[in-house]
Amino acid sequence: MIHTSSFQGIEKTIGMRSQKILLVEDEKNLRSVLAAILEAEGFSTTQTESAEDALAVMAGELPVLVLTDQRLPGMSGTELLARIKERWPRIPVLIATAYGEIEQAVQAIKAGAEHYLTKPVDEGELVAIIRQALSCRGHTIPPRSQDLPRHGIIGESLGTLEILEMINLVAPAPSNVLITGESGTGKELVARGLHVASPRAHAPFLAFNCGAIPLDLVESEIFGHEKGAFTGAVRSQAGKLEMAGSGTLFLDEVGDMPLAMQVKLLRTLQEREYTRLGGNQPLRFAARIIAATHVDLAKAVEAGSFREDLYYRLNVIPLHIPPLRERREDIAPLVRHFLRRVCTELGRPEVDIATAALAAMEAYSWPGNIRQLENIVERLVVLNRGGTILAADLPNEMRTTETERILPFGGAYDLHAVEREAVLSALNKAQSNKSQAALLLGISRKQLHTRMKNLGLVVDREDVSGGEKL
Ligand SMILES: Nc1ncnc2c1ncn2[C@@H]1O[C@H](COP(=O)(O)OP(=O)(O)OP(=O)(O)O)[C@@H](O)[C@H]1O
Repeated sequence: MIHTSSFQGIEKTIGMRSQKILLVEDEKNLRSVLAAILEAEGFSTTQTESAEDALAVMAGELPVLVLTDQRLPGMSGTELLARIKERWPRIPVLIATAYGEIEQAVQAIKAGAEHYLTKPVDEGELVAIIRQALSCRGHTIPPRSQDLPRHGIIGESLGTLEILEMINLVAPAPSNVLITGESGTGKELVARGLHVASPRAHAPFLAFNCGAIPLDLVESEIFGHEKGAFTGAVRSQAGKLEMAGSGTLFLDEVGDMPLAMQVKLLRTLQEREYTRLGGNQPLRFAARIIAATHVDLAKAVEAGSFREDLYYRLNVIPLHIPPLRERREDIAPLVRHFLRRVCTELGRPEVDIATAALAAMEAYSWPGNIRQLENIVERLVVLNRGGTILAADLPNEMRTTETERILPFGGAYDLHAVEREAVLSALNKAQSNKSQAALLLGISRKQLHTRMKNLGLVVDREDVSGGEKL
């Protein structure tokens, strides 16, 4: 069976659909996942379940690249490779083999495959290999999502690029948006991006945090109040809904809004009309409502603490921001961005970061997400003296073995390899002088020795207090 597909949203954004990749994979789910990844990158795909179908497709229309599974129901991936290379030697072929089938991968490379991928296929790796294979052959690569306006949103992960694409797609519409994500993931930043990219950009963006505020105050802040509405209301005051005009009202922590206020907000959204606290004059409003929450609103609905009807009113367009630990590729660019920003703000010369320190940050779980990362980078810069942040400068929790345990991506991110590389590079720079290498890594000489032993870099017994050279 032959399937073709395209990702409508992305297509609209990127407006380019010329580079066709042929996917040969008999597992339906995996095929869809691979297709989605490639389409998010701006390619289009033709998918077949067997090598025989793939050859039939190629007889009609040639793809720019073929990605095939090794194990297929009839003809194998390597056989398909041979047939393709016979007839179309210039078309790059990538073969995906199961973990542990390295022998077959080697054979495939010998038979002319551009590259092999081991399953489970790592997204970043897949995209990088494909882009590389195509650019080597002089193909124009589809523009990447980074070309979209960034609105101050740093990051290269698929999760971040998808958010940028969503902002681009959703901004022009008047629809309500519900942004979900853990605390510190950038919900407000995304809301501001939606505002700036919208035709409302010339009007105000007003943010209001609904968390832990008593009913009267929430009501007065959002709807405004008339003079004498409550003790201390000495004059009439417009609310945020009015002040936002034709701009955007961002309701943060909407899950914490008191139930009585939820009823009023629902009515307001339905009727596009409200009254100030203590007033009876109906007022219309034009602002777009973007709400955000770190709690699972669907669960709050089940638990009875959030109104279901309001949930659906707000959640016209859901936009979920994944936690930082699920988009680790963003950590390095974010660290570098905040390093530059903090140094500029403090008027200090640029501060660098050692590979081992960055690796530890990339492996850490970041429960406080980007806000936590931002604060830590600031602290590291303020306390830094040598011009380079070393692993030893990091907070303890980032240097524990805990970070190794939580490593994601089924081994796609290999801390062991990163650490080994960092240790070897330091030893190289220090010309095998362990005291100096330890200094470069920001750890003690004894710690270096232990690490080297764990990494299999030391075979013989060694006196850690003695001889300097390896
Ligand atoms: N992708 C990003 N690139 C650059 N800065 C970011 C990014 N995401 C978040 N930030 C920064 O991290 C900090 C926290 O972001 P923000 O306040 O938008 O998070 P939030 O999800 O709204 O947090 P909360 O749920 O606690 O209100 C801000 O200083 C913001 O500018």
